Amino acid sequence: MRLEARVEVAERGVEADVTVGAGRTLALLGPNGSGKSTALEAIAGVVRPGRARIVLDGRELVGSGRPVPPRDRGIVLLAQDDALFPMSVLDNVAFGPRAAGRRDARRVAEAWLERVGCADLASRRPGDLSGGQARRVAIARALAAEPRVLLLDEPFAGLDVEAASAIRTMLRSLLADVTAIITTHDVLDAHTLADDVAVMAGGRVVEAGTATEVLTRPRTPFAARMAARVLVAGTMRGGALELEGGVRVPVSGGPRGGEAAAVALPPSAVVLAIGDAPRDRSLAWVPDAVRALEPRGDEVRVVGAAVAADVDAAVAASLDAGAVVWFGVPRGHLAYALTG
Ligand SMILES: Nc1ncnc2c1ncn2[C@@H]1O[C@H](COP(=O)(O)OP(=O)(O)OP(=O)(O)O)[C@@H](O)[C@H]1O
Repeated sequence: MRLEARVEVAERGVEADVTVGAGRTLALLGPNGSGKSTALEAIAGVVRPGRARIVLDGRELVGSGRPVPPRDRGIVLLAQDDALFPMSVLDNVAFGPRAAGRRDARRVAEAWLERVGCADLASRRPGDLSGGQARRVAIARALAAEPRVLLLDEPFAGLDVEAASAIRTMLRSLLADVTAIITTHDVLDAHTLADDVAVMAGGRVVEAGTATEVLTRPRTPFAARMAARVLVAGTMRGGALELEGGVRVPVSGGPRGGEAAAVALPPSAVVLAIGDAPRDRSLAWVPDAVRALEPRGDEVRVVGAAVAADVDAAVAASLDAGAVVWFGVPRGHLAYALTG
C-alpha cells in the first residue's frame, strides 16, 4: 500500500507532507516538538487535521469529499503511551481480528503472540507485564488487526537497552512487507529499520530521501548530527566550497558554480587548532567560535557555528564557550548540491 499524506494541524504549527512506498518503512526524524507525533496522529485520524489529503494506493481517504472514518482507513497508530486494554493479553491481540469478524480470531492472536515471543503470556493481564513485554504485545495487537499502514510513535521509548534491541530486531522482520512510518530519535532505527527517511523541523518535512541518501548526504544540521557528521555548507566556486566569511575548501564533485553545496564529514576528520592562523596548507582553515563542548568518552566534540571537531579531552580542557579556534577541514571531500 502506497501512502501519500499531507496534513495540516494549524494550532500545533504542523504542515507535513510524507509519502511511503508500498511495503516500505519511513523513519520520521526530528528534534523534540518538530511535529512527528502530530503528523502520525493526523494521518491516523486521532487528531483532526485542519486541511488534509490522505491517499492510500490511489484511493483518497481524506481530501475533497467526505473523509473515510478513521476506523475504516486501515491505518493503525501505535502511540507512545498506548495502554493495553484491561483484558487478557490474548484478548488484547484478538481484539482487531474479532472486530473484523474473523471467527479464527483466537488462533490469529495466538500466532501473533508466538511471533513476538509472548506465547506464554497469553493469559496474563496488562498490569502483570514488564514494559518490554507490554510493548511486544502492543505490537502484536497492532499487527493482528492487519493494518494497511502501521504508524509507530517511538516504539522503543522508555525501554532499557536490551529490550529495545530485542524489539528492534523483531520489528525488522515484522515490518519487512508492511507499509510503515516510525518516529524515532535514534539514528540506529533509521539505519536498521527504515528504507526511507524524512526529517521534520518546525512542523515541516525539511528533507526526505532514501535512508542512505539522507544519512550520507544530509542537507540540514539536524540530519547531519543524526548521521554523526559535520555539515560544512557554502557556495560552489571554481572547484571549491566557499564558506560564509570567504574560506575556500577545495572539494571533489559538487554542483555548478554559484549553487549551494555541502560536504558531510565525520568530526574526527576535522583538525582543531588554537591560537595563530595555522600554516598547514593541506587543510582549509575555518575561523570559528566555540558554541558547545560535548563530552564523548575520551574525546570532546568542539562545536562551532560552521564546523565541529572531535578532540582529546585534554585539548578541550583549555576551551570555553566563545573561544576563538580554527577548524582544519580536509580537502577533496565529495560535495553535493543542497538544493533541488
Ligand atoms: N496534545 C497537544 N495539544 C496541544 N499542542 C500539542 C499537543 N501535543 C503536541 N503539541 C504541540 O505540537 C507541536 C508538535 O509536537 P509533537 O509532539 O508532534 O512533536 P514531536 O516531534 O513528536 O516531539 P517529541 O520528539 O518530543 O515527541 C509542539 O509545539 C507541541 O508543543
